[in-house]
Amino acid sequence: MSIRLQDVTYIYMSKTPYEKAAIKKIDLEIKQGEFVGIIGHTGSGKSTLVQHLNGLLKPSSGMVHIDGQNIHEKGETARNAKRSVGMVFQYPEHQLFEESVYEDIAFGPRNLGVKEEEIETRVKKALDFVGLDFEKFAKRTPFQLSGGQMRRVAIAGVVALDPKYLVLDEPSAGLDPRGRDEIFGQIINLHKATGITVVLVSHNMEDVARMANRLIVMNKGEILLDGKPKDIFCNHQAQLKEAGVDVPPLTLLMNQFKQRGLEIDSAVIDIATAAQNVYKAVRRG
Ligand SMILES: Nc1ncnc2c1ncn2[C@@H]1O[C@H](COP(=O)(O)OP(=O)(O)OP(=O)(O)O)[C@@H](O)[C@H]1O
Repeated sequence: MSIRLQDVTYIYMSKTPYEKAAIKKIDLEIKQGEFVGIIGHTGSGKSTLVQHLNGLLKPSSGMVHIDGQNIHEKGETARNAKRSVGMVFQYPEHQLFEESVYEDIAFGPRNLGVKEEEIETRVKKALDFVGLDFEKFAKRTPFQLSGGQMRRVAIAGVVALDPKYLVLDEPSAGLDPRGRDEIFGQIINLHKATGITVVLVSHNMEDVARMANRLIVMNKGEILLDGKPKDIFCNHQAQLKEAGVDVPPLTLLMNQFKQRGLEIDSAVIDIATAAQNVYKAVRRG
């Protein structure tokens, strides 16, 4: 079970003087249960890439399969395959429109023909997953919630569709540190509790380090690096720099790995700590 992109190229405004190949010859397989972080400089093709995962964009060339099904074929099977991918866009709260939190989350499943009694169960479960109390929030208007809460309601709307794969494009954009922590905490919980596949686009290396099992670094429409975060951070600093990715201090990343119980070479920590101390000493003059 996987989402598979084969030789996918996407060109915006094709055959015009403004045409732009946003992603080029991408080969990628995202397996069920993975937590994949996608990182890269502005304009490197991250959003374009993820919009291929649920068929929102059709490749200019190449193919996309979800669980073995070519999603650009006609028919119900291809439609169902696309529906198995839930997509949370940047600033998803802009798409809230119903009068109550309940109605907003119920909108998607209702549209899919899910029965009313199951809808209530799904709304409850989805609110629970994003850490909002059903009794307290279901009847409230979404527009008077805090920015972080609105975003959680928007994510709950996608979770209520019961997707197998969850794709989030910059889910923490514009939130304060507390809102960011809340969102990421809930995504981690959701992944742990259900084993749902998560694909998360982020500018922020720290966010990715704290969550992903696999990291994809995009550069100029191509996959520059694809591997375990620890390996990429420790062994590919020059390429990360080349891709314009801001890399936080190694010690901080190491702490993130440690908190997640990942194995780390103690030698690497020693070197990183020593480097950090020298840096601090130089700054102190
Ligand atoms: N609708 C569009 N029309 C024309 N060009 C576009 C369009 N959307 C994106 N592009 C171009 O395609 C390239 C890749 O853009 P994309 O949004 O996928 O990158 P990104 O890595 O997600 O950037 P960001 O981090 O800023 O969201 C960029 O050069 C961008 O200018």
